[in-house]
Amino acid sequence: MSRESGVTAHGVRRSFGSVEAVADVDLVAAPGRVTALIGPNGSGKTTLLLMLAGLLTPDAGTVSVAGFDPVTQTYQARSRTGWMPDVFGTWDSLTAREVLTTVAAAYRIPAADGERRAAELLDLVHLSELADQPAHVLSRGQKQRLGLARALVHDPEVLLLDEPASGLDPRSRVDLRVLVRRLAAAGKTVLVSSHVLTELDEMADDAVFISRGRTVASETVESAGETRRWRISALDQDVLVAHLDQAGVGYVVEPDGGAGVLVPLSDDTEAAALLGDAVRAGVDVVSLAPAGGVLEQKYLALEEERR
Ligand SMILES: Nc1ncnc2c1ncn2[C@@H]1O[C@H](COP(=O)(O)OP(=O)(O)OP(=O)(O)O)[C@@H](O)[C@H]1O
Repeated sequence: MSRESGVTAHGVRRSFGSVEAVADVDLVAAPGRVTALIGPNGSGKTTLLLMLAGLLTPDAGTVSVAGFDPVTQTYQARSRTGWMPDVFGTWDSLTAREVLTTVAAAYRIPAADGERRAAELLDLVHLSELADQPAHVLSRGQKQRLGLARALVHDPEVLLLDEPASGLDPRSRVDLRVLVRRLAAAGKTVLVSSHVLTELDEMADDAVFISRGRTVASETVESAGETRRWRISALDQDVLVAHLDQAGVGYVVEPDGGAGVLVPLSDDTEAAALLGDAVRAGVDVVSLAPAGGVLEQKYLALEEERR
């Protein structure tokens, strides 16, 4: 029997008393791709991920993870899902290694294989030196890394990562990004929520934006970057603005004393042409660069639309 892989959610809702945490979410995360789940604080990301992980039951709608319904086919879905919560709670008395071997045993992995897997994963997340320390002594970032290792113990098809980069130092963030890309390249479905949008730019293939519990946009990161705003600054902003006016280029002078003028451009070629024209017209251009990442711009544009 062939089954649909990846993650899908249709018309999903979940309330807590009078709070409608997830009001209407549609989402598709495909195998071999990294999908970013983006939304402001309280928009329902964690609630949605908990439903996908089978830890919370939806009030309405349908969810499928690796082809199984996490509510009615809990075992099949959970055995194929790696869940990394935003805050990793550990069992105080267990060492980092024991956390992983205990989880391996819970997934019915034979003890010797569990030991081997634990050692591999501790190495992968650079915790080998702390393997035999009680997990509760680990720093926040080290706990996050152990949480990631825990999510990978049973080599799941689907990874649900809730704010995986929070608390990580710059090196660990780079390692996380490389690892996530590697997992996708190996065919896994990765759904990742994060507030660090510049990081998701480099990590994600697709993005789903949610706001107040509803899906407000879904697109590939590539298409989100089709019209990006670039920031151009010059020694004399008045001269720059006069040139843009004369050249018929649309622009926005950055509010709040920002350093430049924002211009929508579709690609590097357009940017090079704009720069060349400005310089030839005698404008002393100081810099021209994309103003923030693709996802950050899309996010801010959606926020502006909602106002
Ligand atoms: N167990 C709960 N009981 C009551 N309300 C809850 C519960 N869990 C979440 N909520 C509420 O549901 C809404 C969505 O919360 P959720 O944690 O899913 O948002 P989020 O997008 O993950 O936020 P953040 O980015 O801050 O982590 C919030 O208003 C929150 O207060």
